[in-house]
Amino acid sequence: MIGRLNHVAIAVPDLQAAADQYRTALGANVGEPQDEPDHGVTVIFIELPNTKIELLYPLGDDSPINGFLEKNPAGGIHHMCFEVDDILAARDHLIETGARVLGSGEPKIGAHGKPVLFLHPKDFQGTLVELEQV
Ligand SMILES: C[C@@H](C(=O)O)C(=O)SCCNC(=O)CCNC(=O)[C@H](O)C(C)(C)COP(=O)(O)OP(=O)(O)OC[C@H]1O[C@@H](n2cnc3c(N)ncnc32)[C@H](O)[C@@H]1OP(=O)(O)O
Ligand SMILES: [Co+2]
Repeated sequence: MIGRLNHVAIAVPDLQAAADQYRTALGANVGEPQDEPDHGVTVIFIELPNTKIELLYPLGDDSPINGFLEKNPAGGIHHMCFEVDDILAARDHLIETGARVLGSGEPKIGAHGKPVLFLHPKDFQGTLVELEQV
């Protein structure tokens, strides 16, 4: 069911410092900051030949990444995003397997303008999983 790895997201305490390090130390193709108010984050995408890195920084007081950054003040890998062809079919299948879909259960529009959903990290070996319909 899952296809390509769309992105690996890293929550960071200093967005500009992280972007600068990927640009200068790693020589990566780093995008511009993008506010995502519906998701409570500001993101910067880094384009790699085979996937993307999504740098995440909290936006607003009730950002879903606040707790993660409190526990991991230096930052850390926050989620992986897998592509799916049909997000509603994927969601319904996952619910049947016992996985918990986060939030309302209805897809939101993600940073690429496509529907996304998140699955509880405790149901996936301690890893928060995002699904994006492509
Ligand atoms: C823009 C968009 C896009 O790409 O298009 C995005 O990515 S938006 C990216 C930001 N949006 C999201 O993450 C939306 C989905 N996320 C959420 O709903 C939340 O962040 C939760 C995953 C439910 C966690 O919320 P919160 O930290 O408040 O809950 P909590 O402290 O009760 O955490 C419950 C347990 O899960 C663990 N936990 C929390 N976040 C985790 C993570 N990212 N990876 C692995 N484990 C994690 C905690 O340590 C805790 O474990 P212990 O109990 O063992 O201590
Ligand atoms: Co993401």
